[in-house]
Amino acid sequence: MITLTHVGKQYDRIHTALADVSFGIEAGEFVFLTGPSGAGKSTLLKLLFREQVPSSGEIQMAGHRLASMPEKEIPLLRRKLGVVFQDFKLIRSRTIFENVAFVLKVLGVSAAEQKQRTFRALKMVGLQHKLSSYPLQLSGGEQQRVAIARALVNDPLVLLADEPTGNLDPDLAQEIMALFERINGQGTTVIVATHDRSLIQRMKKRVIGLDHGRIAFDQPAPTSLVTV
Ligand SMILES: Nc1ncnc2c1ncn2[C@@H]1O[C@H](COP(=O)(O)OP(=O)(O)OP(=O)(O)O)[C@@H](O)[C@H]1O
Repeated sequence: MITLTHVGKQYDRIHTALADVSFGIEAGEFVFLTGPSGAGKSTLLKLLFREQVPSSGEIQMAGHRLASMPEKEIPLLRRKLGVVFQDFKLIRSRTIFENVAFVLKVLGVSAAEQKQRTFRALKMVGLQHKLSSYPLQLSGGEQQRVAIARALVNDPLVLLADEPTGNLDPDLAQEIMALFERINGQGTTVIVATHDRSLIQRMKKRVIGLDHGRIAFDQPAPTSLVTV
């Protein structure tokens, strides 16, 4: 589903964000990206949804070659992805319903289907009763859940999330992770960037560690021991 081959990202002459990063992610995997602040986690996610272009190497994502992909192909790529940003990126002047439905509107989905799918996505994150509220009337945790609903409304092949639990209390963080596991169980590939070691330990998934823009480790999901 996703292959990175000797990927490097240099923002300018001084800042090397990623260097010689190679790994693959199979369809249906659940992977954590971790590492200290500045390790390159956000940059890696930005490369995966083509907000940034690698300075070297190649990335294959859901049938697209991202390094050499023409700009006009970006919408086709993004249709297959759901992205949860660190800072939510909700539109303040639009209701929660409009924020989530917007993705479908852009894709030309009928009004009736927009309504049905938006309601379903908001129900998944427990916010169906906030349809008519505006983002600033919601708590940080609730805004985060709206951002997740927006990422899921299009049934993406791949869900990319940058610190999706950063603003949430531990119980809510656990709930969001349970939600991601459910989505993953339905076949969506999930990639989550996080600092949160205790969350990673609890989840028992594959973990890719970055340090100074390089892969420090790639630890497979622990397999459960079967005793006979
Ligand atoms: N737009 C940019 N221009 C120049 N340098 C940048 C830019 N974005 C990131 N960097 C640099 O690239 C490196 C990696 O940053 P990145 O945001 O990917 O790290 P991160 O692991 O996500 O950090 P954090 O956990 O703090 O969000 C850092 O040294 C950062 O200063």
